[in-house]
Amino acid sequence: MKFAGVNLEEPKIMGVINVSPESFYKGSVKQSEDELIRTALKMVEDGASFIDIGAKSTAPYLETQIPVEEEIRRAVWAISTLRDYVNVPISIDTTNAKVAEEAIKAGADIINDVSGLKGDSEMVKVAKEYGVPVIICAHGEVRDFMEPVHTVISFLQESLQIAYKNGIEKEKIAIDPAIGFLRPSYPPWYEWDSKVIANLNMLKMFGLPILVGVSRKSFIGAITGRKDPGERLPGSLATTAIAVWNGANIIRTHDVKETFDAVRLAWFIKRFRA
Ligand SMILES: Nc1nc2c(c(=O)[nH]1)N=C(COP(=O)(O)OP(=O)(O)O)CN2
Ligand SMILES: Nc1ccc(C(=O)O)cc1
Repeated sequence: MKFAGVNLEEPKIMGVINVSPESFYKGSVKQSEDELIRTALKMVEDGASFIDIGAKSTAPYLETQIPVEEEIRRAVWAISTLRDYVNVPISIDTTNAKVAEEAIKAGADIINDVSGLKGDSEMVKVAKEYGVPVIICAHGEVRDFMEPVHTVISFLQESLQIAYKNGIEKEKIAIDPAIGFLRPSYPPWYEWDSKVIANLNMLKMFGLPILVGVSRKSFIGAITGRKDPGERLPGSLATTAIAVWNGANIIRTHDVKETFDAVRLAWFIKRFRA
């Protein structure tokens, strides 16, 4: 299996850089050209096979609204700055089709849409027009007592229908269970996320690459009691190992070097499973 030209026979790593000062983990935010380039080069050196650029936070518990012009300005700045330095595919983390289009024109290779092509009806058209691969996250309205894994599967099915109807090929799609995004009041989101990670293997039914982003997220804070995302690296690494064990093909992380070892270990040990 491949995604954006990257071989996924072994799990690969996507390094996250945010150019959005409001992002929930301040250690992920880079705002000078020098810092941006150095961070991306180090991520690639440490084993990242993709770089994801976020120009607007999508944390469901933060006030994150900014004008679309500002998101475009940030995204285009980051991607045009990095494009000449980085030789791995760059994704743009956005739910807005105009942002995606301008980012692609600036050199982005992949659309990473946490709204699973449902937030902006033009998004699938931009993906088709520019022929770029898309990361589709499970997205939809969650009601109390919904079953997490089946809900994720049905949200993904809806998004895949949008993609296929608009002529996006299967080879150009990766799916993502949207850890941290889906929040009914019952079960609490940290239990929801735990159920999804524990049963991630069920997403294999789609036959598509599975991308998982757990890095420093709030479910880790809820379970460990670590309020500061800066203290959630050990929890992220433990969860990463479980995600790989359960079939994740791409791990999206703020901490490439440490995650690289966690992925290697989980993958090495998994090969001996009886
Ligand atoms: N495909 C995918 N994209 C994502 C995911 C994720 O799990 N999967 N998580 C995010 C949260 O991390 P980030 O550091 O970007 O936080 P922010 O939204 O506060 O910038 C943002 N984008
Ligand atoms: N965009 C997101 C940022 C953070 C979280 C989380 O901490 O759970 C979820 C989504």
